[in-house]
Amino acid sequence: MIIEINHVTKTVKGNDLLKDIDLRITKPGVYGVIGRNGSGKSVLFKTIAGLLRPTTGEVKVFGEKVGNGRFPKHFGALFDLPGFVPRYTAFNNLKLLASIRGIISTEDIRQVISKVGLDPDDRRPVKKYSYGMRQRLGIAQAIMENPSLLILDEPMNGLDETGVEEIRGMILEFKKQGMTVLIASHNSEDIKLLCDQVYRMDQGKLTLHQTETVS
Ligand SMILES: Nc1ncnc2c1ncn2[C@@H]1O[C@H](COP(=O)(O)OP(=O)(O)OP(=O)(O)O)[C@@H](O)[C@H]1O
Repeated sequence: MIIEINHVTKTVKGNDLLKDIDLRITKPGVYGVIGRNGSGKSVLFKTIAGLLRPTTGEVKVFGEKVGNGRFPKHFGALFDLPGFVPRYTAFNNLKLLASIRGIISTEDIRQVISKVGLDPDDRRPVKKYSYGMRQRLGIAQAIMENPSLLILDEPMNGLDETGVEEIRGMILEFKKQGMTVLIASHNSEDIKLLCDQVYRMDQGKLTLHQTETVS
């Protein structure tokens, strides 16, 4: 079992952000979540990532309960615009983050920076980067440890056409490698092209949107 969500609710100050969510993802593939602004997609993703604790219910990733300070294993994520140390280079930012787990080499970091179309030898601090460049670096951060589960919350935000094409290509590549990708997107083209299965979030309720066979 990759993701198991049992009766999860999240209530903050009387607002029901997640309403009795049940979800089982058993096969690798790309899973999309669509829904209007404020419908709860990010809250759901952050709950799966162990960043928000459910009010009731439980979330398991790869069979282990997350939340309460426990984060999923073999996992990478991109949320909003990631916070980097503004005065550090892209390389030094990733090196700092990679030092937490200590499982990848400096060469791996260089490679992942190139993979997202940035230059590992760029001496400029990240504060000089454009929005799209930071988004690319955010994707590099999410994938650098070769996770089995990748959560991408609006990964195409701020990217130019080439960037969107490149990231789409990468997601399809991850899928081929057997990775599971959860993606929230307002772009119906991304959803159509990338996803094996699509869910809809509507005012905190999650339903299956359309079913296709996971290839
Ligand atoms: N940490 C939090 N504490 C309290 N309320 C929150 C928190 N995070 C989000 N919310 C609220 O939860 C609701 C759902 O927000 P969420 O960010 O999950 O929407 P979304 O579906 O991701 O929207 P968008 O498409 O705009 O990204 C919103 O009303 C938001 O204000």
